[in-house]
Amino acid sequence: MSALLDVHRLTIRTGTTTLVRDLSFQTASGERVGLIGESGSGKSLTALAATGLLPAGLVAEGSVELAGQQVIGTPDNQLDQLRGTAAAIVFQEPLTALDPLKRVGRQVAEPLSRRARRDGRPLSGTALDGAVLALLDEVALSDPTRIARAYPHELSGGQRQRIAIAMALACRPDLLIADEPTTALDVTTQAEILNLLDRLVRERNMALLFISHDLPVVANTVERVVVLRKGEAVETGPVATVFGAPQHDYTRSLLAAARSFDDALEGRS
Ligand SMILES: Nc1ncnc2c1ncn2[C@@H]1O[C@H](COP(=O)(O)OP(=O)(O)OP(=O)(O)O)[C@@H](O)[C@H]1O
Repeated sequence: MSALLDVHRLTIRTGTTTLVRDLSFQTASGERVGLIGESGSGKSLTALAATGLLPAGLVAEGSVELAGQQVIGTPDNQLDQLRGTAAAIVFQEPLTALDPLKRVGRQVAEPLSRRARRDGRPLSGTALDGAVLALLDEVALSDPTRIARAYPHELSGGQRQRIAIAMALACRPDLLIADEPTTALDVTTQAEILNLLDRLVRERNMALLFISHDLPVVANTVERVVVLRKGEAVETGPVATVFGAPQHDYTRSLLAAARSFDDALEGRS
């Protein structure tokens, strides 16, 4: 079976600087893959390249196939359709995805109605309103009617991230890319959002590309992991193998740092 996301020898440059080098990995349908590595190792750029969203000034080479379609070099208007159906991204900061001037219900309605049109079953009026409320309920927002009428600034960070997740789900993507989706949230809300993502990915049998520097969370969330260092993959494999018997010094150092942080939290060091 062909991969849903097939990254082959991806290199990302700006001018003469190489930011990601010769990176290859695949995500099969329904598979959960983690991208880990220290800050600046190229995780976010890889996620953006996977959906053709690299900022101007950055150039991608190699191959990125999403649902069998080449992303690199494909014009934006052709990628729009693919982004709405094959893959959706949840970013670290939910405000990135939200328009401050629109009620959040309307913002969730847009991808819902786009996807419904594409599926040949257009949604409008009360049916669309009902679908918005059902989706807000699915991301465990209590009082969906009130939330739908709110503007982003009237919501908490956790509620905003739930809205961003609802907007991603509205596309009914085969692949959900979550780029450090909880970093901007407090610890309790982080755990709630992670549980929500985990539940939704499993219930909807979506593939997940999960970017995080929180190794215990990665271990609980994904099946396979790619370890990035300075834009290069140093190790990849099942999470139990990579975390249980790391082959590369860099992976060992990431795991040791995570362990000593845990020990410090538990007052054991
Ligand atoms: N638009 C850009 N122009 C030039 N360099 C960039 C640009 N965006 C990112 N970079 C550089 O590319 C490298 C990889 O960045 P990236 O955001 O992918 O790292 P990351 O692993 O996601 O880090 P973090 O965990 O801090 O989010 C960094 O050195 C960063 O400074």
